[in-house]
Amino acid sequence: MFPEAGTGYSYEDCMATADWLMAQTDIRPTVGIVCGSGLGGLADTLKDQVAFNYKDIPNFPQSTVHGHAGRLVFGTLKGRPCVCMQGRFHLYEGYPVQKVALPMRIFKLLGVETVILTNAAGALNEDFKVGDIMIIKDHINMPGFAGNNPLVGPNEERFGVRFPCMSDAYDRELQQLAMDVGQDLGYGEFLREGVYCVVAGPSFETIAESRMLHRLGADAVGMSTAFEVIVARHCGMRVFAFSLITNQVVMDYDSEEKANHEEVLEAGKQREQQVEQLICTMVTRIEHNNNYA
Ligand SMILES: O=P(O)(O)O[C@@H]1C[C@H](O)[C@@H](CO)O1
Ligand code: HPA
Repeated sequence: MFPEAGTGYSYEDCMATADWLMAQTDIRPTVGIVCGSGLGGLADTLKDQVAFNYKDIPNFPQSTVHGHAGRLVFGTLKGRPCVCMQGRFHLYEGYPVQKVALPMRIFKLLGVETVILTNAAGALNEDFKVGDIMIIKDHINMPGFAGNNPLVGPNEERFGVRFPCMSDAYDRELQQLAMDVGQDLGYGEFLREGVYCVVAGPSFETIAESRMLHRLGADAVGMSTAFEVIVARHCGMRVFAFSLITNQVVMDYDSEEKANHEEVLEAGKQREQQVEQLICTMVTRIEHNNNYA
């Protein structure tokens, strides 16, 4: 049912990728950023860039989705060394879930301590609007209930324990920092918090599915992030994530609305600057309050 469900990458495979990257650049990132659909512009704002196409990185998957450039960009944000994925991997591209989340282990081996993930998502919460930024406080891994968890398979103790806790997956201090930064930047009107539900995609949800996810407690639905979060937490990195609400999920049989990827990318474009500013300022403050790092 799932592509090569048991396929993982060994510690040595991950080390080989990290070593290859570290041999090409002197930048040693402490912050790792993953750009969601249509949100890759942040990578272009990094200074002192050293960038790699995914196709040139040993063991790395390729981006196949419009709006995901497929570049790993090293550089600095306000002087802080960062690495930024300009494009991520999704289950629906046909990758096994371990491969979808593999870059988190590479981040870890590069020295990353804090991971910031972004995504595009549809709003299930009727109070949310297109353009809202939802700080993720928790997730529901729908494919996980059917066994699609990136930690399935032999556990690699050098990364983490067999049964990692996920009740603290999303760092509360970083959520508060995002709220504070958002208020300071004047983003209070479109800053929300909520629960993100990942589905496998690529089809968008039916009305019945959307209603079910909403009743289960999800505020937004998307096709990524949770797998990366599980792997990042397993290997001890701190996680902050947010969704850009790019569409209102259709939950009414009378609605004429139809979800589509173009509106997702367009909504990303509209909020690009604020998203970049939020992350950039957060990164600066993480640096200032070393207790965050
Ligand atoms: O990579 P993200 O989660 O931002 O991408 C979302 C989910 C699908 O890949 C796509 C749907 O438009 O955007
Ligand atoms: O409505 C959606 N559903 C699933 N994934 C998404 N990514 C952006 N919008 C959506």
